[in-house]
Amino acid sequence: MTTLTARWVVVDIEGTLTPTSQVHVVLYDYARPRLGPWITEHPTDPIVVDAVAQIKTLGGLGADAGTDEVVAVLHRWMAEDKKIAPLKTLQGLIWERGYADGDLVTEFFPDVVPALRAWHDKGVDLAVFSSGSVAGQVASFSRSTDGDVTGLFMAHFDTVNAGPKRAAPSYQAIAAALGAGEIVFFSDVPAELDAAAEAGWRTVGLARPGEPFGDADFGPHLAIRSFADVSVELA
Ligand SMILES: CSCCC(=O)C(=O)COP(=O)(O)O
Ligand SMILES: [Mg+2]
Repeated sequence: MTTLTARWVVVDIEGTLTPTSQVHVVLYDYARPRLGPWITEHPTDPIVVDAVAQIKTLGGLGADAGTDEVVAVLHRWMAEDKKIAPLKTLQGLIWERGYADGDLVTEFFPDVVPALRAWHDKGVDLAVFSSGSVAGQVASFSRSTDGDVTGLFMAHFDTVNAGPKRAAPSYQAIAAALGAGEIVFFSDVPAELDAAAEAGWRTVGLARPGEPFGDADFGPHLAIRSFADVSVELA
């Protein structure tokens, strides 16, 4: 067991807190058939209108493109697992409704919530940095196999309010928002850990067996197989 000291623990979601299949199968399958209807049913919602305009620009569509063409772009991005902000925004709105309606339940790895609770109880503050939108993050923590865990987290960051996950300035922006103190970042993606380390953060890689990055080379980053392999004490 490795012991770290920190003021903040910041966690990634997919592959770190939840199996990748929770996002790529459960959540993506839920969102896919609902994207078109959501756009059609929310023609005046400024968040949807803005997202659709961005999708048309980024997807190379004309301003007069129809919903079917927009949805085709979204399906292509999902097939390629592109973490593009307007796609994540629409997915987040659909998942928010899905959790509220009782259709969705988040399945965390079994080591996650006990470890986060233990660190939280020691006074370490917890935050999230995920490509999933803040709305989607909060909704997914509200209904899980471990109950409602939203109260564990003090702050949420995504690619809209922080920036891309593989770029050091995003981590500098989060550090500025969180204030002073040592930060440890947990992620399964080495390129994300590289960016966080460049911003001066301590980094921990999740090499979870059976996950896409289970056999990855984590280089200079501390690598663990489960949250049970590490303890975090308040700095
Ligand atoms: C309900 S949040 C879903 C997470 C998500 O959409 C996603 O793309 C996960 O990306 P991460 O940066 O957490 O690996
Ligand atoms: Mg991840």
